Amino acid sequence: MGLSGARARSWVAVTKVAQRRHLVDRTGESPSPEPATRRAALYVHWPYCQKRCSYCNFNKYIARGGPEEEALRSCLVTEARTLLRLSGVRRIESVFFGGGTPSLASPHTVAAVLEAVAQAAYLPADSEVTLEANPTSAPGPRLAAFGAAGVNRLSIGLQSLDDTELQLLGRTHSASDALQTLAEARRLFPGRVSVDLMLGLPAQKAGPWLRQLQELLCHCDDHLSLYQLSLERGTSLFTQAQQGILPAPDPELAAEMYQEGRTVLREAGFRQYEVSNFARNGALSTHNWTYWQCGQYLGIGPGAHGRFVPQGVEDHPREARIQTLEPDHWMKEVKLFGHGTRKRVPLSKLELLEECVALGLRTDVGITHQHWQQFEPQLTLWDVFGASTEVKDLLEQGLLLLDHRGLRCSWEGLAVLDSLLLTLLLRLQEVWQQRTPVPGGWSAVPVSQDKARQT
Ligand SMILES: C[S@@+](CC[C@H](N)C(=O)[O-])C[C@H]1O[C@@H](n2cnc3c(N)ncnc32)[C@H](O)[C@@H]1O
Ligand code: SF4
Repeated sequence: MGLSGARARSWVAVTKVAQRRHLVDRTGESPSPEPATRRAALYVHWPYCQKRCSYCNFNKYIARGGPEEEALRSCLVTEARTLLRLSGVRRIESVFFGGGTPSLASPHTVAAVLEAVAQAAYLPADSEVTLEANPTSAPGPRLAAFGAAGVNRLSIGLQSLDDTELQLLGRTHSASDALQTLAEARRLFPGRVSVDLMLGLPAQKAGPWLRQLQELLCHCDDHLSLYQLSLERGTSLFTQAQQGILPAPDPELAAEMYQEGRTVLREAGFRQYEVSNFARNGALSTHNWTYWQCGQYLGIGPGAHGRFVPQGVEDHPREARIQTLEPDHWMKEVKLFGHGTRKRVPLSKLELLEECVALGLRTDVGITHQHWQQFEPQLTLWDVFGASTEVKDLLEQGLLLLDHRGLRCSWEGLAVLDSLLLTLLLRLQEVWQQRTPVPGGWSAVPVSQDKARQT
């Protein structure tokens, strides 16, 4: 099928942008390894969806008549430049377009953001660039256009292979659309496709769900995320469960399904490298790995979060940055100030260590001694956790491991991480308070001051 004039032009433009990005990468300069504060991952939030799913409370909007994409694109580009400047980050290791439904965005938008990044920082040609994609009935051309724009990994929100469940979830696609999208994605992005499958839906039974998982394994080879439904206040599913229209999900059944699911995946050769994430053939998501290893990341777009050390301030702590939620307000702020940061929160040392524990233990590697030392050079993992009776109990039960490699969950422990974290975080706080009598607290920098200083 021929492309119309406008579409043909846009296709060529997108491809050129992607080529320019690679040219930037091929300047021949072999980038010197940057210090950790000058490296980061980049998250880009696309805030729009076609329709609200019944379970979702993410920061997403339905734009009547479609979003103002040109303005949004220009704001994303501006904010990327500003945050790269404010952070002093010189190397972007990975980019993740999440949402909302970023597969509804134009590939131009993706290409424009990547080009802005590649102009302001070093973006290696092989860096992971992921796009979250919702299944559609004719996925091929759009997915190919995203590939031409610089995307090299897809995360597909498949959710279920049962049409009745998909309707309950308020999805706009069928199981057959999902499989078709998956097939196209694998053809276009071999070895770099992930699928999201939900579990623990109202009235869902373990047997049929496991059969869905088995069927999915015939169609996906690399990466899979299992998400247990969390019933979120304010969603239609929450209201229906509250009013008794739908049975509330049974947490014990969901835990059983998760346990059986991870066993099936293990037998199929998948490594459970994180609580919800499974990869074969080394196809881990390097972007998400950065989050779990407490690496730096910049977040652009409405409601995006970031974590980085601002540049130019001696011994400044890492900050949590939160961008303004609502797209129109965010755009106004970006136009005025160059960024739409609503809140900057300096992280105390204790808060940073708490994140390091809570996120690091989500992975199968856990927290290595070397990793811990980067954040806390004085107290070792043994000092903090080795002497605690409560932690020793968890070690003896075989839920946790503390050895020459570091601290991590066992296979059994990973499934009950939340219950272990309470003990570990209390222990960390106890040791910290003994060491520093004034506990660190969150202190937000007022936004007006933030904007005025353009930081
Ligand atoms: C926010 S969505 C964005 C991706 C894309 N818009 C989609 O729906 O496929 C990312 C993933 O989070 C998961 N998710 C969203 N809300 C959830 C909830 N309440 N409980 C469990 N998983 C959820 C879904 O599996 C979804 O694929
Ligand atoms: S699950 Fe995805 S498509 Fe559905 S409302 Fe949330 S972000 Fe949008």
